[in-house]
Amino acid sequence: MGIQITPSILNADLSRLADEVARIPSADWVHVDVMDNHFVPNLTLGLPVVEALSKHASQPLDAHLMIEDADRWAPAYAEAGCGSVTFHAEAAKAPVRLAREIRAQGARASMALKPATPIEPYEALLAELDMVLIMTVEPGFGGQKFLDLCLPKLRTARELVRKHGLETWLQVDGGVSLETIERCAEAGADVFVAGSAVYSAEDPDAMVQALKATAEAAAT
Ligand SMILES: O=C(CO)[C@H](O)[C@H](O)COP(=O)(O)O
Repeated sequence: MGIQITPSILNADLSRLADEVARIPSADWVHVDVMDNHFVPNLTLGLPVVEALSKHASQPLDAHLMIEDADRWAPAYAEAGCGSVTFHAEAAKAPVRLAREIRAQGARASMALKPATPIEPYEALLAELDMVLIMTVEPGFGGQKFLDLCLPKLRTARELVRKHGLETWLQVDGGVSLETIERCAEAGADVFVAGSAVYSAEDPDAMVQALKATAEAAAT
């Protein structure tokens, strides 16, 4: 599939979501951060908004669920029209069942790891997943500083995917910008979430294209 950019709308104008998404036609996905004020100390948007947005976005939605009760709610996001649904390893009680339920609804199943959560205990689970999201900030807020300490985990994840002959995508999220994306691509990421870098740019779509070109050059 190659390099993909999935701008996070967390830093967009939330009162004009459909218009904000229309400003990034070069994006491969639209990343939607769902936060419940329990799993993370922030509250954003939920199922009804995601359902409404999926009817207006020309790209598929990439839902990142930063919620406690992932087992109950994640399949509903797939049913609501998201093309990819990410639950957190730290929140899911039955991740294999959950990944299968998401896939059964026709969406890609993905699992996220907070910066302190290792990848190794999940090696056997990789075959059940279409993507692993390696968080490069503590989840909860946009605009944070990129954590370089997460890069060794990304390299390990890439090695495990290769070792098992899988096609699992590796996503990074948090502090991804023109300054940091190269390091992520070199470490093995192929799907890049960028929030403030895209929506604080004068031309968000030009920024999406620049991020993609920079990652592609670093990955080759
Ligand atoms: O999941 C997130 C925060 O928990 C956001 O997707 C992420 O932080 C994107 O924003 P930025 O690129 O500004 O860091």
